[in-house]
Amino acid sequence: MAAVTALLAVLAHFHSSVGIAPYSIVLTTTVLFWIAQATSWNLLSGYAGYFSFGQGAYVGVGAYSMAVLTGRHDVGFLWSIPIGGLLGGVLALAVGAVAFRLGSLRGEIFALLTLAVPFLLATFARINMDIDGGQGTVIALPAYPQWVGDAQHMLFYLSLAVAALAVAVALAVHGSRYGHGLAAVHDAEDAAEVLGVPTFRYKMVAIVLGGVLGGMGGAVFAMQIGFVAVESVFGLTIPLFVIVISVLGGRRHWLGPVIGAVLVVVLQDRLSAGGLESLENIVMGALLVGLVIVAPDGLYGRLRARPWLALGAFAVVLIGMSLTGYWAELDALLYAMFAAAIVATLADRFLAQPTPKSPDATFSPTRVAADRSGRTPQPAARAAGAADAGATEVAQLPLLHAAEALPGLAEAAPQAGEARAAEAVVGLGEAAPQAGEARAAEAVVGLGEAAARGRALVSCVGVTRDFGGVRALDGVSLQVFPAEIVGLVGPNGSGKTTLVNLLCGALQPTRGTVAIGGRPIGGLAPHRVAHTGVARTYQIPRPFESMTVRDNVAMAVMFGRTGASLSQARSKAQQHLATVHLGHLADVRPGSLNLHQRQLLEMARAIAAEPVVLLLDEALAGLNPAEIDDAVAVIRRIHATGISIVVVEHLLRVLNQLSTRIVVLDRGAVIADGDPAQVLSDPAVVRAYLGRQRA
Ligand SMILES: Nc1ncnc2c1ncn2[C@@H]1O[C@H](COP(=O)(O)OP(=O)(O)OP(=O)(O)O)[C@@H](O)[C@H]1O
Repeated sequence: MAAVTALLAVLAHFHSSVGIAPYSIVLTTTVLFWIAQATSWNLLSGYAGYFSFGQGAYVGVGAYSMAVLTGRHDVGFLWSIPIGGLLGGVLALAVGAVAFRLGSLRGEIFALLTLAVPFLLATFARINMDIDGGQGTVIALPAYPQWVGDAQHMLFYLSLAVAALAVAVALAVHGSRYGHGLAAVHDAEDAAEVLGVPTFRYKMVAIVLGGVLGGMGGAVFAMQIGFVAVESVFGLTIPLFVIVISVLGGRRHWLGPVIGAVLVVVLQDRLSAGGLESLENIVMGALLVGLVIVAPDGLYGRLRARPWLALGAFAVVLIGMSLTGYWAELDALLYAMFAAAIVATLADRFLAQPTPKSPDATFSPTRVAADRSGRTPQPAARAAGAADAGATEVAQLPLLHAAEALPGLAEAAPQAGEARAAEAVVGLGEAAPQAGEARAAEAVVGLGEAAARGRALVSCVGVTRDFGGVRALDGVSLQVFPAEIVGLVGPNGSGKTTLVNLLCGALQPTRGTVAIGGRPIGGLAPHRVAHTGVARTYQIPRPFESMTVRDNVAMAVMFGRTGASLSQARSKAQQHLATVHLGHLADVRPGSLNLHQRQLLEMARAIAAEPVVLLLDEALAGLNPAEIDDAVAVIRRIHATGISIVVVEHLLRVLNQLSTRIVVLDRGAVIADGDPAQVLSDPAVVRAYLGRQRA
């Protein structure tokens, strides 16, 4: 990048000697302005996925800083550029504080907030006579050293410096630990936070960097346009162009906005040259629509996948058109770039793709549909699924499961719609009496025994959590001791997930205290709670979809309790993947995993954070019996490494075998806590699950 920057500077300086037209300097200056703006926008909106319509605000603040400071206060232009950047950064800090701290705004609400900011600033500039009162400000050309060349050269060098700075920042962020953190925020922010990524700080740094670079670029832009008016900086043109450029080039890579800026500025220039200036916004809008449909990830990825094909198309069109002598150089350049972009984009559709190897030969199409939609079968669907599975899957079960499942299914059928009855009946009616010996051999640790082992790893005392008028948890007290596997059960809506959210710091209790390792976690951000030794999985897996399976796990190592560099984290990640039997899928993206594999990935990611307590929230939901067997074996293996586990689960027969203790929640309160066999035959528990009549 330094070489390209130096080359551009040298070419500009000696442009007449090497036959470069002065107009090319003007055009490149414009390209550089948009590179700086799109790149700075991309830090938050591309890398972290917080789509902003407010880039004009930072450009405007920078431009007005230049106009007011040089025009009214005799401040030198070289000082006005960093001051513009500083003020852009302060504005970004304020926007970030409101959006991320006060409101935790995301998605369209964040976009709306950022859209409002330039409008507010425009009004402020119009009514404030110390700015320009809406009249606009002419910026006189400042004095500059003679060796620089003419004024256009000076603007070129300043724009080059700001663009180079912006791209250098984006490049540094891209491959860094910080960049991975932003990508995790983009893909699954909640999951990133509970893995240890300080998401608030990361977003604030990204928005402030964007504001500083945007403001600096705006200050130079003011000199370039020579007349700053509210409409030219605070209007919708700047955000529209920045978005088109970044989406066109690609938002997940530092090179994307650079590619997009070159293409869009040359297109814009050719439209103007052809007298079609008035159509500019229509063309940009149409381009955006086309892109969203054809190549939503942008050109960078497509060009990277087919570099020689794209280069070939570019060269053929450029040379062919130049040889005809009919076309201007810039026309030929534009058409050559379009040819490369079109060929690279359409190549995937028309050229043969390597057939992706199915990661799982037993992958069911219905499960694929469920997985891809990102949804987990709901309880009612689970009932239907259980009934359907009765016919087809029972025949394939290992004997032990068939013996357990058949009575469950038989009894579940009359319980119309009660999916969990299938498992519950087995758990309560059949499994409990069978459990004794086998489980005893697996080190049953009751509450008393566990207590004897030492201090509680997790301790909740009198925890209540209200959501408006709904009391999800009501005075829950619970402890988890070393070496335990605590099964947390209860009917739907009894508060299990809420409790998990409180234990990992994602929610704060309305009353009561939660302590991890004796340390109260009240008020701690989830990423800090993660560093106290708590990790969790989600009922609906939340992998980082843009990363490979290996990098998903490496993220947890990098941001976990011990921390590590990316390369160290990747090799450790491989070990954790082996623990959950996913080592062979390390290089694929989570999108090609089935539900079971996604749950295993959740587990690998959680243990990679090296927790002392692992919270598994319905990790078996939606799995078939063979997958449940496999998941249970993995859970046992994790437990054998010394991690205490809390398993939230509806499958009582599984919990009966797996848990060393079972805690039952009903309507937000603990109604039983103790040895699995005793708890599962407790009339109060049976009543909570199956209703008063059956009990
Ligand atoms: N963010 C929220 N806002 C409002 N109410 C909530 C929220 N989260 C949970 N609740 C309510 O709190 C109660 C407990 O919900 P929770 O999800 O913890 O139960 P659960 O036992 O995990 O249920 P399930 O087994 O269906 O997952 C329910 O009444 C639920 O509607």
